[in-house]
Amino acid sequence: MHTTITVDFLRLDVDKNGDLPLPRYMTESCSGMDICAALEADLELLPGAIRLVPTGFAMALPDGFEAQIRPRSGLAVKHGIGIINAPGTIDADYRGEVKIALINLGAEPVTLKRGDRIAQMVIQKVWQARVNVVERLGDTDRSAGGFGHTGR
Ligand SMILES: O=c1ccn([C@H]2C[C@H](O)[C@@H](COP(=O)(O)OP(=O)(O)OP(=O)(O)O)O2)c(=O)[nH]1
Ligand SMILES: [Mg+2]
Repeated sequence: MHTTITVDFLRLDVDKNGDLPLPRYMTESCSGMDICAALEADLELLPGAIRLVPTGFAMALPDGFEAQIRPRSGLAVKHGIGIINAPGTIDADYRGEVKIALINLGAEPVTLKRGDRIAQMVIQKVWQARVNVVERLGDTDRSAGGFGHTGR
């Protein structure tokens, strides 16, 4: 069973068409709220191009939470569309428009339209670390082994 928090959302594109859905869960138990592109005109993403795409909303997350902006797998597999900074981080104290940094990793141009669901947003609890400086760290079997040291 999922737990919920209430989050304030502000529509930023009301004086345009007012037709864009706010971020929403497409099925009852999914993790991410799908986010629509608040484009005024079609946007052609050439192969390799990066574009910051507006979403038409701002939000106020409660302190102690963050939102992660993650790619949609369908767009990635079918069209090569990724998010250059995935997962993007929306801080609890950010009040500006949420924007999505898309990249076309495919070989073909991709045209995005107003209202296309371009990303998904997952709300997460945040732990902040208190930095405790020490002279040595506790031993482990792994020690400093990493980057494939256990083999393929
Ligand atoms: O995909 C993203 C990532 C970030 N942001 C906004 C919300 C976030 O709170 C703010 C700062 O993001 P981040 O900390 O990742 O960027 P920065 O380069 O460290 O900027 P800053 O110095 O403003 O923290 O930008 C977005 O709208 N979309
Ligand atoms: Mg930052």
